[in-house]
Amino acid sequence: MSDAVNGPAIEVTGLTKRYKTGDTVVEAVKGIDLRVETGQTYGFLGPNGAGKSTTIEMLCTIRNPTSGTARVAGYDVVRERDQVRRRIGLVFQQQTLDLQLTAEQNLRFHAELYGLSRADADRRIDEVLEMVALADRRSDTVQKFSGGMKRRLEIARGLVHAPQVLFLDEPTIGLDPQTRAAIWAYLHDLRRTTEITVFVTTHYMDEAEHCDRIAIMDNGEVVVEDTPEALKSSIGTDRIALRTDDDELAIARIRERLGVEAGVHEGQVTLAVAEGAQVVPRLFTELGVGIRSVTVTRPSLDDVFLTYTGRTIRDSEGAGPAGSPFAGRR
Ligand SMILES: Nc1ncnc2c1ncn2[C@@H]1O[C@H](COP(=O)(O)OP(=O)(O)OP(=O)(O)O)[C@@H](O)[C@H]1O
Repeated sequence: MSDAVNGPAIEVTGLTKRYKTGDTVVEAVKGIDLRVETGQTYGFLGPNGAGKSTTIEMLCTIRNPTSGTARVAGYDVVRERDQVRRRIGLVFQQQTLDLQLTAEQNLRFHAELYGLSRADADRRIDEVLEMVALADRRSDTVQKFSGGMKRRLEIARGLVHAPQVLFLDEPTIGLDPQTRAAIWAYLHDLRRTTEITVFVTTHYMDEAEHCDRIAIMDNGEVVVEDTPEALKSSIGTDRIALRTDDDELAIARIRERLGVEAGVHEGQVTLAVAEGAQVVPRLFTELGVGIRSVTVTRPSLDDVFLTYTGRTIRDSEGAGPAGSPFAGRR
């Protein structure tokens, strides 16, 4: 699709989903607002049952919202469902490749579903196989592929019809660290070479670091949304640890000159400050004490997740949406 998105790639206002089971009503998504700019890689995190899958399914037109609106690639997910579907790519957790077919046949089948001409399909299949480094395996049946290769092929398939927005639900779950790194390298290439917007859920905090912005969802609400750096800064302080020639004097000077209380912890003078990188030069010029080493530790995204949800992300491993895309669940 060559028509560019004017405005945000994803715009969500007051999006709500209530499930009714007998007399019980579960409000899985409670009136959330989101805005994802074109070209961004956007991380969507949250513990099990937070409402991530339900949200992503509404954005992909697989489920209808109870209320609120969502526009994807400029189109309304309810009123202009087909327009949205043509412009999005989906890579969900479940393996949906046909194992009996070759890599190329899997892609060609998908290209036909999306109505690509033979020539466009040929060109796109070459491009996406190249992108995920499977060009030399195009004629092998998928059942011979490793888990990582299958996942790469799923991503390639999600890209065959040149979507404007790619939805990835836990794209690297269960893969080894090397393959995870390789998949993120492909996603970075994609970001560098195209205008594609990537909306990704992940349980891996190191992967969330790759995102331009992150939303953390808990209990049906978006509890915080910002860049990874800003989120880390928002929860507090850096920790500086020093090895010095005179700890007592160093602590006294830190109190005097920086107005900060320091202490000795595990053999090092430690102090907490808002911006460690800005304080380190002052330690060298103002302490008048020999400094043998300095380390600055920033809060991690794990700390961010814990702060905003009260859980570690590892406590919240879990399954995502079941079935094939567009299976018509409402
Ligand atoms: N089809 C359904 N019928 C009834 N309740 C549902 C349905 N699907 C999800 N829920 C409930 O809605 C809430 C949000 O579920 P959802 O699957 O969207 O969360 P999630 O953040 O994707 O979790 P996970 O990480 O486990 O996939 C949960 O309380 C869940 O039990």
